[in-house]
Amino acid sequence: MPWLMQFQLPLTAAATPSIKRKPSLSASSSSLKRRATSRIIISARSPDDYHATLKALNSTNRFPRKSLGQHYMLNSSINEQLAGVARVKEGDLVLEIGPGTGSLTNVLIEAGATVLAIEKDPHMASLVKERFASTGSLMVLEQDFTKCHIGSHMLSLRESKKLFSAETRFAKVVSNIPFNISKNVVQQLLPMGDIFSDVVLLLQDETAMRLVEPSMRSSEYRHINIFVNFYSDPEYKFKVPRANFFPQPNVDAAVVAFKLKQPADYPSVSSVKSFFSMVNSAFNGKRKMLRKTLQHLAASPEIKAALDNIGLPATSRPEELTLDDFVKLHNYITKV
Ligand SMILES: C[S@@+](CC[C@H](N)C(=O)[O-])C[C@H]1O[C@@H](n2cnc3c(N)ncnc32)[C@H](O)[C@@H]1O
Repeated sequence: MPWLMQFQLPLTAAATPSIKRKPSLSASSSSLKRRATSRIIISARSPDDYHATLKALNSTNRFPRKSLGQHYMLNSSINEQLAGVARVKEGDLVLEIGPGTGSLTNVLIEAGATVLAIEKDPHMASLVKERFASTGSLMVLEQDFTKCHIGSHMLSLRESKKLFSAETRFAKVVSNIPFNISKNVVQQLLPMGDIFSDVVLLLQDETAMRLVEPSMRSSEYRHINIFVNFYSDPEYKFKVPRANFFPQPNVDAAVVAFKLKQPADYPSVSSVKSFFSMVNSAFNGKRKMLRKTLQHLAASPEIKAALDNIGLPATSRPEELTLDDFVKLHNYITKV
């Protein structure tokens, strides 16, 4: 039995023209069959993405690849909310990582944006290129985002589209990314406040919570939290249940908006490189006291004096320090 035929549609979708006539792929393994029996819940407002996505997937004749994190969005109202969170408007330049079948791309282009899409899967890259060929609003790079020089691509696109007004000077990122490259995406994009103003991502819910709202003094509080808050103001927007994706992942997702700081607004440190090197060393010995882990930077009494200066006990461990505390600690130690 073709695998798409095995979906059970909820009432809202069942009323729309059935996809049962369209499927052309066939299941080849029991694991595919098991995944295909997932139940899809979509909102009544989203028949278009549901059908467009499944039809597009059928046309590529390929089953979504787990290694590429291919969990496609079936709910157009979530795509609209993603664009809405980034306030995408006419004239914007938007980077989309992993356009897939183009359901989010469609919303971005409809909102009036020019989109640069980076897609690793050559089949999906051709599909999305073809889908929007007539609009002139989409440029697709068939590349692995983790290996591409996104800054230079954005600058040359901004140059060619002559987007220099105060309104369009900063580009935006709006993407439903594969969960397995989340860390790389965050690490590459957040320090690019000279290019992007907003980075709005659909992430695994657990990752979203860890990045935005980790509890201090917990194992969730890490080096990456200092990094995220150094370069941006992050906000957890809303949870997206797993049933909105095809194939359904084993986890829920969430939308996070990172408002990027411009370089002039980064916390004042003498050297960003040495600051993060210190933060790294501190969290490498997470359970150890800072006066031990930072000994390669300053002698123990100096670290104790620095901690005292910022009102912290000599026994402090990294999970007890805020971004501001780390900035003060770094500046004190490097000044000595
Ligand atoms: C979670 S799917 C999202 C697809 C589409 N945006 C949607 O919302 O339905 C992730 C997409 O990213 C692509 N992808 C996976 N790894 C990638 C990488 N390293 N660089 C660029 N694209 C990648 C996949 O092929 C897939 O199209």
